[in-house]
Amino acid sequence: MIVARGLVQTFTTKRGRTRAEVRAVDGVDLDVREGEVVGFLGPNGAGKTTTLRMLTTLLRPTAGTARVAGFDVATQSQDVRRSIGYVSQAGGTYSMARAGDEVVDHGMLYGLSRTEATSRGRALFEQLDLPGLWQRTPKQMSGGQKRRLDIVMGLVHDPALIFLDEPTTGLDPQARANLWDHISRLRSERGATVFLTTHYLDEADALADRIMIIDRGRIVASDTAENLKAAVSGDLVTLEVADPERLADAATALATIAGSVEVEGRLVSGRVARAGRAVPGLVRELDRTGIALDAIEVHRPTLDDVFLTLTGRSLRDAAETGPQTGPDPGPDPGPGGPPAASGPHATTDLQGAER
Ligand SMILES: Nc1ncnc2c1ncn2[C@@H]1O[C@H](COP(=O)(O)OP(=O)(O)OP(=O)(O)O)[C@@H](O)[C@H]1O
Repeated sequence: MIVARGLVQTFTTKRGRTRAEVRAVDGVDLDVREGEVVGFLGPNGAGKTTTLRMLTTLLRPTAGTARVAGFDVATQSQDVRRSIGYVSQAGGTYSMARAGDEVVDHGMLYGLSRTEATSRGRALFEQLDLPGLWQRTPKQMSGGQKRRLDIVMGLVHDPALIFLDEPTTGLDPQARANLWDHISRLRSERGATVFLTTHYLDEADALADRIMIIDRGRIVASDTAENLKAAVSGDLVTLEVADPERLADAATALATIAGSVEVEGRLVSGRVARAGRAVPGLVRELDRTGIALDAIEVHRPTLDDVFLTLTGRSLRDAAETGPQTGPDPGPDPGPGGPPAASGPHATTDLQGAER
């Protein structure tokens, strides 16, 4: 569904009289299969949105190539646009029209007849839990409802591939959980391929089949959350040893399954790949050699542990050390000339999107 090789995006920024080049995306390769839900995770400023804007044809790559839904982003941008749905970070900016009319207009921009757009829109309102809101103006909706309306806009022309840029930013926990549910169903019920960016670890963990981590414009990891955690850091196993005399023996036993072992007070700890499989054997061995424990704890690693191991920085702090930026040089003219039509939505509508 998505194949990108060596994608690069540089921006020239000005500070006073000095011009500087920001390499926002620095040689990104991507392969996304049909039906996959990929979480594109990285700190603020890592290059997520810039990558997404290149894949959705809103920004011409400085270098590299990408095929999206079978079409080249640089030379077949209109075909790419027709094949994808895009829900931008900012969400839609709506007119005063009723939500249902907005959706129908939006579908018609993509070439649907009024009847088709209405029936698809109505079905999506049901699927995304917006029943009864067809006649309401977006202004009268909650944040979560508006975000789901953005997704309806992104889906009305029935794309097989949908890009969601930080879909739950700004939502309260309940609205986030609700939206996660809907995003999961995009794949299970519609078979859609979903590419979503997020800087929430739990969001990537909960939704994505595969996680790609981007940092300073480069992909630093790509795998399932489970494999990333197992391969990079492993589970943290901590033994509380009853008899301090046996600490060294406990450390030796743990070292048979852990990479390195630390002893602090009566605690012996080490990282173990897939502790669920290895710990029962360790417990049997401790028992056999008469080493009594007061407690044993297994902590599963988080994606933040993965990021920390890969980059030496915590995902939460990484934003502060991301690429330096200056003033925005203005929108890129884009690959396909001016938009074919301008729609009521500056952001959810690709054809009228920021160019
Ligand atoms: N038009 C632009 N002009 C100059 N610099 C830019 C421009 N757009 C993005 N950048 C810079 O490129 C880098 C990557 O930005 P990008 O928006 O892609 O990051 P991101 O991972 O999506 O971050 P966030 O999570 O905050 O949305 C940042 O340092 C950003 O300031």
